[in-house]
Amino acid sequence: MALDPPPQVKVIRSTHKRLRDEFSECKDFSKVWKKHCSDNQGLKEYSKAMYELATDVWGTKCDGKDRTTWCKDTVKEYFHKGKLEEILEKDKRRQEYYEQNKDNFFIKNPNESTKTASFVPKINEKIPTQNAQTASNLRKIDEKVRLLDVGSCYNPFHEIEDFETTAVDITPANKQVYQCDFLTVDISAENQSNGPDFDVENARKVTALPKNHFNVVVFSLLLSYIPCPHARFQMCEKAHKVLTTNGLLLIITPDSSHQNKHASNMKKWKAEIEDIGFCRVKYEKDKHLHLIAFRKIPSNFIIDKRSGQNTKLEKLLNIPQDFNNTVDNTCL
Ligand SMILES: C[S@@+](CC[C@H](N)C(=O)[O-])C[C@H]1O[C@@H](n2cnc3c(N)ncnc32)[C@H](O)[C@@H]1O
Repeated sequence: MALDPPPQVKVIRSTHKRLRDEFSECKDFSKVWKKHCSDNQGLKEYSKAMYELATDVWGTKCDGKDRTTWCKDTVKEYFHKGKLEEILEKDKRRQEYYEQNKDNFFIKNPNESTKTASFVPKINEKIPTQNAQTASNLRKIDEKVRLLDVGSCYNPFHEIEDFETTAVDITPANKQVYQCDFLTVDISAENQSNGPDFDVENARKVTALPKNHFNVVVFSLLLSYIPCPHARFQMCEKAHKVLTTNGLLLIITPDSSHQNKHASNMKKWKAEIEDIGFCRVKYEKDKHLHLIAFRKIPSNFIIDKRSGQNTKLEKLLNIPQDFNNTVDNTCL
């Protein structure tokens, strides 16, 4: 017999469902979101429930993979254990292959069909030296990784010393998290080291995040909170802006179904997110979660389009609940 979920899960699920119902009825996401963000009582209840669930009731394992550990291991493997160097070596080989086989390539042209393309140089023919990303552009082993945790709730990364974490949430559950709506926050010009801008009257409120600044952006159980598929996509576009080249976007999204059930939807996510200027470098399906890592690629990266991918991307990231609001086959 299935056990009743803890009361915290009910608070979380009912908030997500209410948001989806309101959006499906009104269709005007900004209106729904504005109303949601002004419901201080509801936001506080959610924040308390999520905090209790993640720290006392389930932990970040949620009966499966520990999502904080997965992020930590993925970041270390990528920046400190050679994964990025390996990827950059591959890029170099690809560049050399391209140089030797130019006749088989063409420059991407929006009016041309890409069905015969093998590798398509996105903007320029060459990867300039600055983007070749030799060792000088890699993180040094003792350098802290600048990580932005969006929808952090309580900052699960605060104890990880290798990270310089900026944790933001619309409703912070504690003082380690800054107040910030990632959907509406400004992106400021690149600043070398300072990090976010804060409200003059409220030092806990972020008013702008710097462009090309963070090495990692984490969306852990964030996108499924947002009821509008296009707004989810816009969040990924914004993550792209604040990330440095070769930085990582880590997306963890709930789905308690068997891996194959929503495989085609995950394929669409990959295509949509890669079209922003990312390349997927890691994917895992856990009992309750999809765990995905995307690398922000150099702007003139050579893209392999051999598989005849969909060129008419819709700029939507759907979740199963967008289509069936009664069956909530997720841990949250
Ligand atoms: C399901 S909780 C996940 C909390 C935490 N990341 C984790 O994995 O345990 C989703 C969090 O995202 C926050 N959130 C939703 N929309 C947001 C936005 N636009 N900007 C910042 N935080 C947001 C919510 O307040 C909530 O704390």
